[in-house]
Amino acid sequence: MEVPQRLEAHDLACRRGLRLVFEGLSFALSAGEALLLTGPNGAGKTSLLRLMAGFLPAETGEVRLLPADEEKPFGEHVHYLGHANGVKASLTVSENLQFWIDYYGAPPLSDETIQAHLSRFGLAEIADLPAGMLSAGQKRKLALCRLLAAPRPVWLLDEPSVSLDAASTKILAAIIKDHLKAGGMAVVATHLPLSLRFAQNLDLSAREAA
Ligand SMILES: Nc1ncnc2c1ncn2[C@@H]1O[C@H](COP(=O)(O)OP(=O)(O)OP(=O)(O)O)[C@@H](O)[C@H]1O
Repeated sequence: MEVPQRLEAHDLACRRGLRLVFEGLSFALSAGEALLLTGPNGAGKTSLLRLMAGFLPAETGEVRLLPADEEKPFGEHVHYLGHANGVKASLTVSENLQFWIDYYGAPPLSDETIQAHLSRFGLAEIADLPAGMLSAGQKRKLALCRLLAAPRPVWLLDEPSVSLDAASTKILAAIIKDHLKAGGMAVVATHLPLSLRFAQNLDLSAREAA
C-alpha cells in the first residue's frame, strides 16, 4: 500500500433523523496536515467524523484518499476516537492495547514496545491493572495509546483531550505532532485549545443546513 498523500472530501451532506445537519462540505488535507473542526454543540462535528470513518452514510458526496487503495476501504486507513473510550473493563491495561492491535490487524508488537507506548502516557506502571479500575483520565489515555500501537495514516479525533489534565493534554498534542511529522493526517474536533498548528479550521456553525 502506498502512503496516502492527500485526503479529499467533496460535497458532503449528512442527515440525522429528519434534519440535514450540513451540506455542500468540501475540504482537502495533505500528508502532514491537521484540520481543526469547530462549531457549537449540535453543529455536526461528531456527525462529520463518524461519516468520514464510515459509521454514518453520506446523504451526498464522498471522502477519498489519494493515491487510492484498491484493496482496503477508506475506513481501514482511519483511526476514529470518539466520545467512548472502548476500554474493556475486565482486561488489563496492556491486554486492552494488545486487543486493539489484533482488532486493527496491525503488526504484532513486543511486550517492550507495548510498554513504551503505555509509558508515553504514564500508564506503564499500571499495565497489569484491570482497565475497569482506571480513572476517567487514565481510560482516555489508554484509548489514545491505540493510536500509537496500531499505526494508521488518518486520525479522526472527537474531543480527544476530554478528561485529560494539563500535562497529558501536552502529551496528546506532541503525539499528534509526531503523527503529522511522519506524514499522517488528522481531523480534530475540540472545544479546548490544543497547542498544535492546524493547517485549516472548518467551522461548522457557518455551515448548518436548513
Ligand atoms: N441518532 C440521531 N438521530 C437524530 N438526530 C441526531 C442523532 N444523532 C445526532 N443527531 C443530531 O445531529 C445534530 C449534530 O449532532 P453532532 O453530535 O454531530 O453535533 P456536535 O457538533 O458533535 O455537537 P457537540 O459539540 O455537542 O458534541 C444534532 O442536532 C443532534 O441532535
